[in-house]
Amino acid sequence: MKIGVIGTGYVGLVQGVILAEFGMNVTCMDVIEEKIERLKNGELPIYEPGLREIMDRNVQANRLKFTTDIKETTENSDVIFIAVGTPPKNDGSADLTYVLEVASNISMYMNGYKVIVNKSTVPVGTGKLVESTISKVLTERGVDHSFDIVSNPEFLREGKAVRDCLTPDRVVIGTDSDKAKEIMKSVYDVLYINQTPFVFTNVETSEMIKYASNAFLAVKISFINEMALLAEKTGADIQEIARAMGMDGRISPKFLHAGPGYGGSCFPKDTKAIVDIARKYGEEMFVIEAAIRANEKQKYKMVEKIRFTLSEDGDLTGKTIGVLGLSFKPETDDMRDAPSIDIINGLVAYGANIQAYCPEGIKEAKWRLEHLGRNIKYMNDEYEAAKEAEALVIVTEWHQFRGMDLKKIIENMNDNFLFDLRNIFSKREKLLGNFKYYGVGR
Ligand SMILES: NC(=O)C1=CN([C@@H]2O[C@H](COP(=O)(O)OP(=O)(O)OC[C@H]3O[C@@H](n4cnc5c(N)ncnc54)[C@H](O)[C@@H]3O)[C@@H](O)[C@H]2O)C=CC1
Ligand SMILES: O=C(O)[C@H]1O[C@H](OP(=O)(O)OP(=O)(O)OC[C@H]2O[C@@H](n3ccc(=O)[nH]c3=O)[C@H](O)[C@@H]2O)[C@H](O)[C@@H](O)[C@@H]1O
Repeated sequence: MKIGVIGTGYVGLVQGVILAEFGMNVTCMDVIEEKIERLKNGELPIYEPGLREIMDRNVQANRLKFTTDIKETTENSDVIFIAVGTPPKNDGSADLTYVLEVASNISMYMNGYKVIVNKSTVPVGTGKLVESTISKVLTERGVDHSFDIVSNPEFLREGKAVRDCLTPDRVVIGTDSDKAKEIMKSVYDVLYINQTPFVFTNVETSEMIKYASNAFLAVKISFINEMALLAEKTGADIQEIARAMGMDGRISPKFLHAGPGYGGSCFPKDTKAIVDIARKYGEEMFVIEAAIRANEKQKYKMVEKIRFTLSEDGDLTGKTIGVLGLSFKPETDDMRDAPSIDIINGLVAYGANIQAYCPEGIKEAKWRLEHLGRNIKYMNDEYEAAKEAEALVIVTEWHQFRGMDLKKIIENMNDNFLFDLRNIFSKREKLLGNFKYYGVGR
């Protein structure tokens, strides 16, 4: 089976690499020449543990190649995955420009039956829109190639993308065509015979499953974050609350970690998008809207806590704050909608100087936080970030922070405030007694 993957962002690249690993012949295409050049040279444009080895192996086996040529990719592929971005517009709705552009481009070069698979997260109805876009171009070309549309949303998590794609919890395939359904089974043959759960449904249901899943997880996080705010005021411990709640199989312990709010390229954008989709259909998503508001509040609350702990009037002028972890979660360099951005902006707005360190996020942080000028310095490790600082704030729970030498940290600091926004340290940790320690919700 010959596969084309259009778009080599997170999803496209991981999908292409994993399908090659499953034995497919895969061509990954992108419009960004520099990205494709880097991939051809064996360089990964993203940080994703374990991906590099699988990519190298499949390039060497001649099952995986990279190109900027949409004509060649279309003509040589039986199944074409669309995996381009669907960023939020100003009103929160999903921008379908790239998806529809790809649909047009593909139809310019279709030379026979193709299965067009949408991997991007798209509003309900996009499958139909892609179908009509392709049909229109084919009519203009005066050709009559048949094709089927499939919705196949992606559920991978950044930082764990390889594992998530090799052993997914489920594969969702939305299509009205039996022929396309059989072809999709053979694309995912390795998973299918391994008894991975498959959900076959129609395109609209599949499109909605993706938004419903992300929105539900976002609601779960906002829920526990609000409980954490209350726990903190009442003397309760959110970690014990979450643990006990999670013991109920109907609740599950996953996505019940209180923190500084969710971030990343998907939860913030997809929650806003489904609210917008619902509005267009005359429905209101009160629960999701509340989760979005609670998430904004959570980040604001973190800033307020730090401000008024460090200074009675909340003025941070002259204070140096070390910030550990910039990427929106560990094991990724992705800074899209990272809580660190709002928290750092908030602290600087009240006069603080920031010494930031992140194992992978610094490169992207430098341009996203460029407007802060000399109010932010980027350090080489956690100890430098703590140097002569009044406070240290852990925003993202990279493993290396869990193991850092707290004695060395405190020796470097000018004062001893430690804000652990991910609750990575147990309250029982002996050395924590030397800090003025603040977790979240305990
Ligand atoms: N990042 C993630 O962890 C996940 C993302 N998704 C969804 O998957 C989709 C893609 O997300 P990412 O991979 O993060 O996006 P991304 O923004 O990292 O990458 C998109 C890629 O598409 C390319 N592109 C744009 N227009 C193109 C065109 N006309 N022809 C060829 N290439 C084109 C861009 O150059 C870019 O390399 C989004 O809808 C997202 O919501 C779904 C699950 C996980
Ligand atoms: O559609 C997407 O793009 C993806 O979005 C999320 O994946 P991802 O954004 O990579 O990362 P998550 O691990 O879900 O974390 C998202 C945010 O929630 C936060 N989070 C997560 C879990 C938790 O208990 N508490 C919490 O604050 C994380 O710190 C992070 O900021 C989903 O988990 C994936 O299933 C989905 O495919």
